[in-house]
Amino acid sequence: MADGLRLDRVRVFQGRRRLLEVDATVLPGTVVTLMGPSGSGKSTLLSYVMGDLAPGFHAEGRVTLDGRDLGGLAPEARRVGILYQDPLLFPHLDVAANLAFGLPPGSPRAERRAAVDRALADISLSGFGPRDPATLSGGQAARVALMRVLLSAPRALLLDEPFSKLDTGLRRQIRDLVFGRARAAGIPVLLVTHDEADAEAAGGPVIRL
Ligand SMILES: Nc1ncnc2c1ncn2[C@@H]1O[C@H](COP(=O)(O)OP(=O)(O)OP(=O)(O)O)[C@@H](O)[C@H]1O
Repeated sequence: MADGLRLDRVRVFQGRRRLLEVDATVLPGTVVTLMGPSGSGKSTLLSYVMGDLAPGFHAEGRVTLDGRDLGGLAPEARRVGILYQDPLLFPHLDVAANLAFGLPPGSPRAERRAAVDRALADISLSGFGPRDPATLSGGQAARVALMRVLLSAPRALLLDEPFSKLDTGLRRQIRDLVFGRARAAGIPVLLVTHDEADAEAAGGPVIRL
């Protein structure tokens, strides 16, 4: 049942202090944007959806993905992908291996290679496979990080201000790429941003905290 990502009265706490409460339905292939003041708990909410809350925080409320309660699932079983402001590529792996890391385990070698080559071509980085991630520009690294998460075939995607360090042209390009892919694949996307242009480009409902 593909009914998307649903946050049902989710409340996030730091110690005893409640940071936020959110109700949201993110339909497959659409983007819901979450905006709010700095420190209001948006990133912490995304950690809760990932199943990865830091010590000192807790949350209440139900999160379901395609009708399935994520509460009892380990983070890696949730099939939720996340992109952060910083691309966080593995420094000890080359670009191709970073991309291949996202692929489902056990797929044949030739298939993995082809998927990586296709992904590099899609982000105009053909030939960059053997490169050390440290030699990439910020925008190139952002594109690799985005493709890595898409190759992992997530059932939902969380975006934590992933465009905010990019210049305007690249920002638009990467934004269009991620929203376009999510729409085509029917992936629900929850976007955290401070940028009104991001919210507008997302084209979906905006929740203001
Ligand atoms: N590692 C941490 N240790 C202690 N407190 C933290 C930590 N990370 C965040 N906080 C606190 O938790 C609260 C929520 O932070 P969070 O990052 O979720 O907010 P946010 O809405 O995403 O903010 P921003 O828009 O600035 O990214 C804030 O009060 C913040 O100071």
